[in-house]
Amino acid sequence: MNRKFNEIDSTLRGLNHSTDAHFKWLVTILRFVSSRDIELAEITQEDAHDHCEFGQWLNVQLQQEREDRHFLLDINIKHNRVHQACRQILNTIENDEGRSGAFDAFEAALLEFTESISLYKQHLLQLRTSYDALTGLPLRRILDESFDRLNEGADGAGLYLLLLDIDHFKKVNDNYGHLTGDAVLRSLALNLEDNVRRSESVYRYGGEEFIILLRAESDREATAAAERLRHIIAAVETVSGEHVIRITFTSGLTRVHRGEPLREVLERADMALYRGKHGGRNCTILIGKNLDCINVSH
Ligand SMILES: Nc1nc2c(ncn2[C@@H]2O[C@H](COP(=O)(O)OP(=O)(O)OP(=O)(O)O)[C@@H](O)[C@H]2O)c(=O)[nH]1
Repeated sequence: MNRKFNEIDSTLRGLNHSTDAHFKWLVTILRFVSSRDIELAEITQEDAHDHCEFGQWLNVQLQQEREDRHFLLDINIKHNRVHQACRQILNTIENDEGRSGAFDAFEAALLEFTESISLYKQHLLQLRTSYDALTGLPLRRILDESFDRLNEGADGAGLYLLLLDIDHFKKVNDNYGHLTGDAVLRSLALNLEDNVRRSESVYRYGGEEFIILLRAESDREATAAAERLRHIIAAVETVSGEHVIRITFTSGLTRVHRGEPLREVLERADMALYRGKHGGRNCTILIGKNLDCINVSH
């Protein structure tokens, strides 16, 4: 499965688990209040927020370099406040002072804390919808959003777009069933991701259409990469019951020119793909900016 997709799922699981742990922490406070003889770091210490299970999970997340760090930093502040407000209540109990202000502050801190968690969850769930549930690959929306950034500055040098479409995929569904078709799509996605560089990305563009943004210095290098992928996929066997299924794909490959809109690049790649399908399939067609097509398969 795609690394980013797995990361979103694992963060959501971790967030749910640690939020549950924070509800248990509230019960621990009551236990602590009813028998003060126990010493609990997650309640009494200055840095109590680092000792509770939620805080430990949060600290691990904050050590990673991640795009959603601002959500985590906000949660961290709110989480810290909950622990401070809790200590404040305990102090007022200990010193037998008026408590209503401390309880109000605790309630407000808890509400702000849960609000910050909800905002982060909302963000993660929204992000998750930009990934394909079947293959885990980023969907078209992510390509739309990231393409301009990828195609500018030093990063924009040597970018190629490969649009590939499985050959006669309808027959796979018709002959072996939709579930087997799904397994073939999953296996294709996995093999494509396993065989591109870390700086390259695979997207599920539509039903049986995928896009890869390749890094290459020349047409020659890009076609070699595209051909390598075509041969790797043609050799993959997906087993379904007593059947062994192999697929091929046809692809349109084109250089992305600096500052060029995605729509234009896609139109060109689609034109090349169309040529490949009509020329017999299982091939790679390279198309230039002047729309000249060359079949580069070997
Ligand atoms: N199992 C499965 N099938 C899908 C999915 N998305 C699209 N398809 C199928 O992909 C097939 C695409 O068929 P066509 O557009 O006729 O293309 P093709 O059979 O691959 O033929 P060519 O592209 O011309 O080589 C259809 O049968 C769709 O139902 C999916 O998520 N799962």
